[in-house]
Order: sequence, then structure tokens, then C-alpha cells
Amino acid sequence: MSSPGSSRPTTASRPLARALISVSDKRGVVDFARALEARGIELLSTGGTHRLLADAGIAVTEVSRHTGFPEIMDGRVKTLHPRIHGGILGRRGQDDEVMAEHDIAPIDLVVVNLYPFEETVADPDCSLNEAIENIDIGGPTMVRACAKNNAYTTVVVNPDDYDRVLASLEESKGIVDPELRFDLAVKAFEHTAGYDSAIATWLGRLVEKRGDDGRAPLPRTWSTQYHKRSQLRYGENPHQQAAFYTERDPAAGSLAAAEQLQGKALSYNNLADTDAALACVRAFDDTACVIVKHANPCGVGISRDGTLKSAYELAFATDSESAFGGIIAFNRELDGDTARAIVARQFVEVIISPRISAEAREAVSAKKNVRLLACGEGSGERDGGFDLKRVSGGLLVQSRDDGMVGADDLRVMTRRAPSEQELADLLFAWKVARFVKSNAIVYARDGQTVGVGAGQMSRVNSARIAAIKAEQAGLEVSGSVMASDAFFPFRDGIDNAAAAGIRAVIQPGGSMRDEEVIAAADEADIAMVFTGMRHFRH
Ligand SMILES: NC(=O)c1ncn([C@@H]2O[C@H](COP(=O)(O)O)[C@@H](O)[C@H]2O)c1NC=O
Repeated sequence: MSSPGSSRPTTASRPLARALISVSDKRGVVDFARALEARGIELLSTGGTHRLLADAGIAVTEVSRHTGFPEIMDGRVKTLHPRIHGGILGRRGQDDEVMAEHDIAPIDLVVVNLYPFEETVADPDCSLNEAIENIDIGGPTMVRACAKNNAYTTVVVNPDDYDRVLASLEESKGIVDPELRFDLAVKAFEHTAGYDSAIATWLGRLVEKRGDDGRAPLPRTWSTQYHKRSQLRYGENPHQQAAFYTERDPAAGSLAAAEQLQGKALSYNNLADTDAALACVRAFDDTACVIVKHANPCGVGISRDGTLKSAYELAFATDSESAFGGIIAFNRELDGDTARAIVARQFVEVIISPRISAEAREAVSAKKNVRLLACGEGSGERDGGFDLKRVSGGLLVQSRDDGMVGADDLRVMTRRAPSEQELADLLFAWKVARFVKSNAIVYARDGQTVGVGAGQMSRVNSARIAAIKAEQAGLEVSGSVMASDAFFPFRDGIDNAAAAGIRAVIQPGGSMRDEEVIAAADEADIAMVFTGMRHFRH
């Protein structure tokens, strides 16, 4: 660990003599306080924490007794007193005289965690008053003071760190190691920064105008906190620096919550592509497999016989060339049969699945470099999630594209309505198209992608590429359906599809030339439905 541009404080400390404990999250605090007491450390504490410790038989002095000033205003003022803050902030050796003059006893350890603001406002019915009352003032003030004075004092904001502090006290004869004090101080500033950003974000929504759609407005300032999970070898390219940051408590089923069971360290591109694969496979209720290459699905399959292997084989068959070195995602437990089929057939960078069977683990272990991830069950997302995109000098923020359409949302625009099978294929192709970079064209049949055309500047070219892919794979376009992530600006897209034998089309509609496009479909006896929803993905 190194701190740029500064030397690490190593000021010699006296043994820790006095601690102040004031916690909302009371997990583990009784045992911790008891261990401090056993070391002869004097304990001070605020109302609720004091009651808990005293009831447990621990010798503890109430802060109000220590300051000679009662807790007032329903706890709004408890620790905001010079005898507390002077005791925390005094520079040992330098401020001793002034401390003695004002009868301020040094406080060497501050154990504080804050009012649960985020948990409180997570309730959609939380009132402004409730939110305001859950803004902790005294806690962050002590935390910041103690973190600032870490040359002499120790601050603990997370119960998970109690053991580290006790171990250090044990090792260094009652003095907390300076490296640990500094680490805990930085953690404390991160903690208060995250706390304040949560407050600013929640309140920052209230000062912005609610849109016509009735949705809660985006906050005035964007300041979400992410925590460094791992330093990556490099970014998208070897000359780029990179790291993986995650939410404090990632949702179950998310990439950030996934456990890596084997394989090389995940790279930046592995993480980005795995996220794309996971998002796509999660869109399916049926047993599905998605293979992603360079952020686009190159093959998607829905099991025809209930086995995961069948889903994988269909996905692989769409574009076996691109699947080489790809990312494979499943929405069911990875079983031994499927794992064996993968490792026997192809080079794969990452396999991710909610759960991995012991047999599958054994099969993949033959290829020790393959990264095997279990992400757990769950949607992987929390409501109200946003996509962020850096632009020069700014940040674009949008709510996630989680718009779904079902059979009832579709408008049949052509003389011929899709058959039941065509309708199922259309909905499948539409789900896949949502995860393909624009312009996206997906040909599909019987729960299998037949060809995927991604990321082209012209929709017609995406359609051509999808056809080329199908031809290369030896899959029949004739009789398939086509999904387009956005409307067809001209009838040529439909004319080409008709020439290739496409039987049904799903697209948002909304072009100036929709009538021409519909006429082209009618001329070819193609059934076409409009979703009324676009899925651009840039
Ligand atoms: N007002 C104060 O002076 C004050 N001092 C400490 N607190 C908070 O009071 C909580 C603990 O309260 P109690 O020990 O009464 O359960 C902690 O989350 C702590 O951060 C305060 N509360 C809010 O600001």
C-alpha cells in the first residue's frame, strides 16, 4: 500500500486508554466492548448503546455523564461537545496543555456507525421528515474528527473490523498499528462520503421537477459510490489502466455477486462481455444459453428437450466460428453433460451460471484457465438501476432498458397474422435483439438464433450480415422470423427479408414510411407485428 505524495503517519502512540462507542448497527458490539474492557480500556457510550452494554454487565460511562451535558432534542445533540471533540482531535504531546486546561480527557478509539439513512429511504413511503431525522450529524462529526487525527487515534465504522483492531492491540501491547489506523481512517472518510452522497442523491431528487411520466426525477448531482473489488491487469487494451468497482451490496444474481470457482483472473473485456451475456440469458424464462463475443450475442438457444446441453448446442450452432473464445451464460444450473460438451468442443473464456454442479466443476477443471463463475439466483438488478456512460466532460445517465413486450402488446400490421409458432419465434428474436448492438437484426427459428447482424451503421447491412452468418452455419433462413431493434426506414429491409424467405417480422414501427414497409410485407405474405417499443443499444 502506498499513499501518493505523502509519507505514512507513524506517530508513536500511547496505549489505548479510552474508547467511545456509539453505534446504530449493534452487531458484535457487546463482544467487542467486553474485549476492550478486559484490556482495561475505559468505555464511554451514548444512550441506546450504553443501555445495551450496561445490560450485558460491561462497565461503561454514559457520554452525558462524561460531558456533564444531557442528550437533548431527541438525540439530535448527544456527542456534539468540546469534551468529546477535543478528546478526539487533540494532538497528543502538542495539545496536552490545552486539554488539561479545559479538563478534556483523550479519547483514543471511536467506534461509530451511522443512523441507517439508506435503509430508511429505501422504503418508497418514507416521508421527508423521517428521512431528515435519519440524517446522522454527531456520528459523522466524530468519525471525521477521529479519522483526521489518525496519527494518534483509531476509528472503526464497520463491525467487520472489530477483530482486526483487537488483534492489533494484542500484538502491539495496547497500541493499534499505525498502518491499520491509517487504513481505518481512509475507510471512515469513504464511509462518510458514501453516506453524504446517499443523502444528497435522495434529497437531490426532491428539488428536481417530476417528469410528465410521473417517474421520480434524477438527482441534481450524480455521486454514487463504488468500491474497488480488484485491480485488473489492464483495460480494454493493454496500455489502459483498469479496475473493477462494485456496489457495496450487489444484488443476488449480478456479475458483481458472482463467485469465481476456477480459472485465470477475469480481465476487463471478460467482465464486460460476461455482463452482456448474463443480462441476455436472464431475459429468458425457458432454459437458455447465450454465447457472447465482443459484447454481442453470437448465438442464443432455448432448450428443445429440457436439457441445458440442448440450449448450448443450439446457441453454438448459430456461429461456431465466433463462439471460439466466447463467453457462455446459462440461466439454469450448469450440469456435467453440458460442461463436458463445452470443454470438448471449444475454447471458452468464461462460463457463468446461477449454480454449478459438482460434476460440471470437475469437467471444467480439466481446462484450468477457463473462468467458471456462479452468480447465484436472482434478477441481478435492483429496481431503479441506471446505466452510465462517460462522455467528454460529462456523464450520460439513463434508466436501464428493461422494457418487455408480450404477445398482448403486439399490433399485427399485415393482412396475415403470425402463426402460433411464428409468434413464439418473434418474441424470442425480439428478446435477443434487445441485447444486440444497433443496428440489430436477428433471424430466429424454433428457439434458436439463425443469424445475428450487430453494430452496423445501416440496418440493411445488419440484415445482410445475419444472412451471411446463417449461410456460414448452414442454417436455413427460409421459414425463419426477423427482429429489428428499430423501425425500417425504407421497404428495402423487408424486400431483402422476403427474398431470403423470412416469414414474419417484429419491429417497433413508427417510421414515416411504415405504410410502404407494411405494403412490402403484404406483397410477400409476411406477417408483421409492431411492438411500439424500440431497443437501441449503442
Ligand atoms: N447527535 C449526536 O450528537 C450523535 N452522536 C452520535 N450519534 C449517533 O447515535 C447513534 C447511536 O445512538 P444510541 O447509542 O443512542 O443507540 C449512532 O449511530 C451515532 O452515529 C448522534 N446522533 C445523530 O446525530
